[in-house]
Amino acid sequence: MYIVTAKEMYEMDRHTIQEIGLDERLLMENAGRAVSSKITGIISKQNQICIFVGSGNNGGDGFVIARTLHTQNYNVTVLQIVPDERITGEALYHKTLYLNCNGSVHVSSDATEVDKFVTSSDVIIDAMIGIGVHDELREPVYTIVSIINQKADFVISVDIPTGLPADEGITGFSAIHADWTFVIEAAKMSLFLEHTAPYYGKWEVVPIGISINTMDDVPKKYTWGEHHFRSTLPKRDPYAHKGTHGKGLAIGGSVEMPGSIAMTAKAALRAGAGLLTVGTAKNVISSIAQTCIEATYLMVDDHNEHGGKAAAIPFERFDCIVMGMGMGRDKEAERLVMHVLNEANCPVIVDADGLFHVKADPSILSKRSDPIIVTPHPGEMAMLLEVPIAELLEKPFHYSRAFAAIHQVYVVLKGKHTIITVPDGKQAVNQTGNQGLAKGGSGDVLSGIILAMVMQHKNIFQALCNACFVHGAAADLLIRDNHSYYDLLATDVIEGIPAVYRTFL
Ligand SMILES: NC(=O)C1=CN([C@@H]2O[C@H](COP(=O)(O)OP(=O)(O)OC[C@H]3O[C@@H](n4cnc5c(N)ncnc54)[C@H](O)[C@@H]3O)[C@@H](O)[C@H]2O)[C@@H](O)CC1
Ligand SMILES: [K+]
Repeated sequence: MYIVTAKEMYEMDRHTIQEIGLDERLLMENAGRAVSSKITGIISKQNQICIFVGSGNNGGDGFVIARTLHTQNYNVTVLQIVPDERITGEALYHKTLYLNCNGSVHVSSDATEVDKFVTSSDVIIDAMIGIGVHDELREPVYTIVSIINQKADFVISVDIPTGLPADEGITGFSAIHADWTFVIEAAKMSLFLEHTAPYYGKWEVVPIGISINTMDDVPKKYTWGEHHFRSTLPKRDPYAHKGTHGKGLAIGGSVEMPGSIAMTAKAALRAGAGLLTVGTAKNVISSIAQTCIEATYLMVDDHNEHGGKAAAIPFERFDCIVMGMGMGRDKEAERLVMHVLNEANCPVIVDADGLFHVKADPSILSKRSDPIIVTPHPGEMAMLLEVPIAELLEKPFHYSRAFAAIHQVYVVLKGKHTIITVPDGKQAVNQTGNQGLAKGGSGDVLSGIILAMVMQHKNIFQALCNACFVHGAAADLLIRDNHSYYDLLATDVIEGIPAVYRTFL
């Protein structure tokens, strides 16, 4: 499923109408019909339905929905919130069809009238404004939206809740709080932003016959879900040996935080890493070796107990390195991070405290010729970019793309909607996961899964997307079957990985 800005959506519409030759009124018919068939799945013929219709093409969709429901004997009426002369073009064509079917249209934007329609309806269908919204809502729409938000029982928005921007980086709007939104053809960017996503309520994207694959410039953002995972996860070769699935090194852990690196190691092994070495401090090795007996261990303290240098890391033995989890923020850890980034000739994943150390000299990232993957949560990403977290969260696609381009790195920006970005700007949003993952250790587990995936895939983008998919899907299955959002632990997620493979493959 593509993720688009309003501009990209208009270009997709234009392409379909002008280049493919699909008549615009037919496209509107498709949109209204597709949304109607979803709406009839969630309402009943006993419901009193009022469709609020505005002056643009979103209103045109509203008239198609009105006609479709009316001809199927639903109790439907239209409240047109703009004067008749503002209904023009294809919207007028569809209004006429609806009237020809004896459909009823009331024209009013008066608050008392609106209030009456809202309180006497079981279902409000919001087709006032779609992706054509500019700036904050003007009157009378502002008041109409407030009345609906305060008094409506159940609101279904068409394409996007009225007033909500499709794009990132826009604040200070007021919008319909929908219970359901049927999104036309492609997911709008605001579906994946913390400050806008809740307005959609539940949502589903409905295809309407737009031809994307024939476009020269297809959108570079899309969602990553089950069918991507199934179709891209490399098969395990029956003749494989342990080396086939990668020799990984996980560097991290400290006396205060020995658990992080243990969780990373276990998650990497559960996710399919062939061989795993944990690089950590000497006294961490003794505390975690019993809990992760499948791993081998390498001492990477800067100094050993006699004050001499610890053994150098044999980089040539590893196919991929993940570092940072629980390693601490002292100078020794910083030296280790810089050493790995300078010397390792394999992909390196930098997480947690590793990102803190990278901040000391981010130019080190673009100096490397082997791939780098950074896996920040919003706080870490904001720290790396030196922007306030709120600003980052308003424009996570933009900031991820900017960081990936400047430093030529892969970025996994973790969150409810984890965004995976490739240096060339391609982006995917992972669709699995839930609030049970908002716990200490979740990131350590994800790092381990990423390590395992990067070693198994030839394509790093697919590896990162699949790692996020597995991590989120493990949590989803655990919540579905035997855990809750409250009790789920990071170690449960590790033990949930087998269910993901067994369910989806
Ligand atoms: N060919 C197409 O372009 C298609 C468009 N479709 C629908 O058309 C929508 C886009 O249509 P339009 O481009 O006509 O735009 P919209 O219908 O989304 O909105 C335009 C109207 O909103 C009003 N408006 C904008 N900002 C406002 C504000 N701040 N306060 C008050 N009023 C404001 C404008 O005056 C204008 O009348 C999509 O969301 C989708 O629902 C679908 O029918 C599929 C085909
Ligand atoms: K709408």
